[in-house]
Amino acid sequence: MKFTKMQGLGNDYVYVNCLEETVEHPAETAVKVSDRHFGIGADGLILIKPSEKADFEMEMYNADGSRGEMCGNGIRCVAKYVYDYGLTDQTQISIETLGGIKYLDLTVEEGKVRQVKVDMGSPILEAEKIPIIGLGDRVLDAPIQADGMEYHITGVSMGNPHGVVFLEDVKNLKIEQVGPLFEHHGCFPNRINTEFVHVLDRQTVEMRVWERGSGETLACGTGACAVAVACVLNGLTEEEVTVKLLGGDLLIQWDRRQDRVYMTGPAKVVFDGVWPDA
Ligand SMILES: N[C@H](CCC[C@H](N)C(=O)O)C(=O)O
Repeated sequence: MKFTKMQGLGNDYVYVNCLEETVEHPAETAVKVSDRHFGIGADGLILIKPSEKADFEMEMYNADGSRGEMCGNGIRCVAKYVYDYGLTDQTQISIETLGGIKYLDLTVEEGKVRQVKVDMGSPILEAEKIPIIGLGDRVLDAPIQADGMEYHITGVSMGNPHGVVFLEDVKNLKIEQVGPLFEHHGCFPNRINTEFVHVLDRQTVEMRVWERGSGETLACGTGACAVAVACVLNGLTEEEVTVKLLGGDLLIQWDRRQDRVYMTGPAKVVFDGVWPDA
């Protein structure tokens, strides 16, 4: 199986061009290729497929083989792949996902995509659609117990589920202990991606993320969008926020009049390869 390893702010996936390749058992393949010792090493697997509704389709799997409805860093890399590898010559493209069709603007320099702006759509705030149970119809700074501690969480879906927790210190957070408690908490029927956020000022936040199905990653695009929405809803920032992640910065804008969230960031190719055990 031919693949391309790509990363968006260090959130790295194995990408397969399924216009040419066939992946029979993607969930199992995701687990195998994601292993950072016995496999290629990645946060998961992303299939690039033809679509009848959009220019392409993105099918995304976490490192544990679970399906993600949407992936922000991943969709930027899909855009880079389809342009740089000659599947399209358009700099405005649409990509079908389980979280709906997304529209992307590609910034090209010297024939390569350098930056991608994604219309991530409207945030979903109704608890039952995230889904979150037992914390009210909308989850806005709601108290939740985890590990005998009380946290406050704001629930946002960007097609995939997110819980945003504001803290004074995220650098010293023991995320490998706390993250799984949220991921597997009874309030989240489909599990959840949890973002731990420290607000620096009204235009800047820093965050770490414990991703559903992949653990701590260096960046999470949908998570950064959920964070910006949660910051605005809690009155903590303006509608345009620089989100500082371990792997770098994303610019997020929530245009509340249109109710659209825009994410702008990079996408990089690491290497091309062949996986023998597909
Ligand atoms: N773990 C996420 C999918 C990947 C999201 C993240 N890598 C991004 O860039 O949005 C989920 O299960 O919903």
